[in-house]
Amino acid sequence: MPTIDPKSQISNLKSTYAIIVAGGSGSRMQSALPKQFIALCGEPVLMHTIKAFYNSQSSPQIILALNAGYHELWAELCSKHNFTIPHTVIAGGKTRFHSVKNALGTIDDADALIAVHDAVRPLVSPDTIDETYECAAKNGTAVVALKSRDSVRQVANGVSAALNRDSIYLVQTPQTFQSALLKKAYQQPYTDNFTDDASVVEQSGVVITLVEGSYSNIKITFPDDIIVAGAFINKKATIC
Ligand SMILES: Nc1ccn([C@@H]2O[C@H](COP(=O)(O)OP(=O)(O)OP(=O)(O)O)[C@@H](O)[C@H]2O)c(=O)n1
Ligand SMILES: C[C@](O)(CO)[C@H](O)COP(=O)(O)O
Repeated sequence: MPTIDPKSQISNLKSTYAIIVAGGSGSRMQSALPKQFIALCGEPVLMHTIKAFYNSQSSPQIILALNAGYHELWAELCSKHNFTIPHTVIAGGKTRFHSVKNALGTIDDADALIAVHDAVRPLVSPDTIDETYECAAKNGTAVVALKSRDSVRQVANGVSAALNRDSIYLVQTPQTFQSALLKKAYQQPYTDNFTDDASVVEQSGVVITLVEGSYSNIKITFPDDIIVAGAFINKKATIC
């Protein structure tokens, strides 16, 4: 009896791509090198991220948006760490939006599924990645988001008011879309409100579907995030 390929059926029908955005400077991290290159348990953050996509069942073609000034460093790091996962390196842009737009310009397939993921979310699970491709195949959109664990308050004019935390989701990546609708959305002129792909796609009139995220899929933004990410990798948490 032939074994069924555990690769999701969607990937048999549609090509899958992953745009890994790594064009940022990491100003809030204040490290010597942009945070995507910082060593996390012995390997640059970016390598953990690419490995997660490589290990997913969807096995997407990986496009890495990286500022031109860092292409050589990246090649050196790949050689030093014997990192051979296939990927295409393209130029990042002046904002995250422009980095994604540059990467989209290299994808011709109008019927593919495209995940956009922050290079600095190295702990994304391959299962979550697969779930977004499956969801986007059905709905056109799939954005990973985590329900707030804390109570939430909104402050306006110096006055705070409680919000219903069950209605608050913290947005993560991957954010995965049917390619034609993502490409169309990225033809809009840039505005500062475009903090992620969901905001760009939503502005083009498309409803966003959420996929449950996880606390461990943190974004490395500030120095203490590296400590948290390291603890997740080493599973060092202790309950006294
Ligand atoms: N011009 C840019 C800016 C950001 N990014 C990427 O978008 C992701 C999320 O952005 P953020 O965490 O804000 O990264 P930085 O812009 O590098 O950080 P900071 O805002 O602290 O400068 C990161 O993987 C970052 O490399 C990008 O590809 N191109
Ligand atoms: C895309 C994103 O990671 C979703 O949480 C986030 O919006 C990008 O990070 P930034 O810190 O706002 O640039």
